Amino acid sequence: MILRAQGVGWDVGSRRILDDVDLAVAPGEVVGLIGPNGSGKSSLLRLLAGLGKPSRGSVRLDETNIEKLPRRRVAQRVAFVEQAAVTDQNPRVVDVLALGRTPHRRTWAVGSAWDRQIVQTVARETEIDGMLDERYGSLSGGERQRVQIARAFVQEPEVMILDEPTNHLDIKYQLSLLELVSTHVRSTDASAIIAVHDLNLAAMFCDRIIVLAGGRVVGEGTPGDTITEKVIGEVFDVRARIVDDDGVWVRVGRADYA
Ligand SMILES: Nc1ncnc2c1ncn2[C@@H]1O[C@H](COP(=O)(O)OP(=O)(O)OP(=O)(O)O)[C@@H](O)[C@H]1O
Repeated sequence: MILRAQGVGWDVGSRRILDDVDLAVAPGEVVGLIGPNGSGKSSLLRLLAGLGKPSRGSVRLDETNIEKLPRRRVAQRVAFVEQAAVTDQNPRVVDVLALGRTPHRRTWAVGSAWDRQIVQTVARETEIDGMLDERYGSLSGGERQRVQIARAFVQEPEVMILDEPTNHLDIKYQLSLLELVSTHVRSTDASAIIAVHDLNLAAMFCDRIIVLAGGRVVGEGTPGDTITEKVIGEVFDVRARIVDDDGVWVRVGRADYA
């Protein structure tokens, strides 16, 4: 296992946001994190990325507590794509991608030939090579998400942590973005942990699902084991029908609220 949460709890004041969370991701694995609004997915992903300290338990990169590692060392191994990153700068797309190399560079060093090459390679892989000179602010939401994913690939991480990367994307962009991530993860033997709201997408692209509710892990396993009518009823308070058509498909009708 590369990245592991052990008994992680996180409080804000007297409020318990996360409680006793155990999870781990292995090389080549895509793990989906599902759960209702406010269940703690983003909070957990931030702690896994080392961007905050758990109140209890620890996050470990290999066997080392992530709190003990310099930020730069963590960033060499873990890439984090937050929900719709906003910036008041308006960089060119190529400069956003180049940011992915920052953790690998010595302070003030200019980009190496490898840095420039990987930007070009990833731009082709993610099909954004035609927009490298455009301004980030001029792109559509879907194109920006693709650029952020490309920036994470450029980082050459062992673990990618993605917080609802398909938010606001149309169905074609959702599918192509998750296809891109899962293909990249498998081909580089990295791993990904992805918060996803769409249960069908989670079932299609994730090897393993972790279900979060009220800040606790309430289910873990294959999509078939975790995305069940029972779990959807209990966790999301919605009556759904699972159609097993070469995989898990969730059908929810308007009249089907529990
Ligand atoms: N910095 C913070 N200070 C206070 N409360 C916080 C903070 N961060 C998160 N919370 C609270 O923790 C709970 C979990 O939030 P979080 O964003 O982790 O949930 P989520 O599962 O990602 O939700 P969503 O699906 O809506 O994005 C929420 O009630 C939120 O208000």
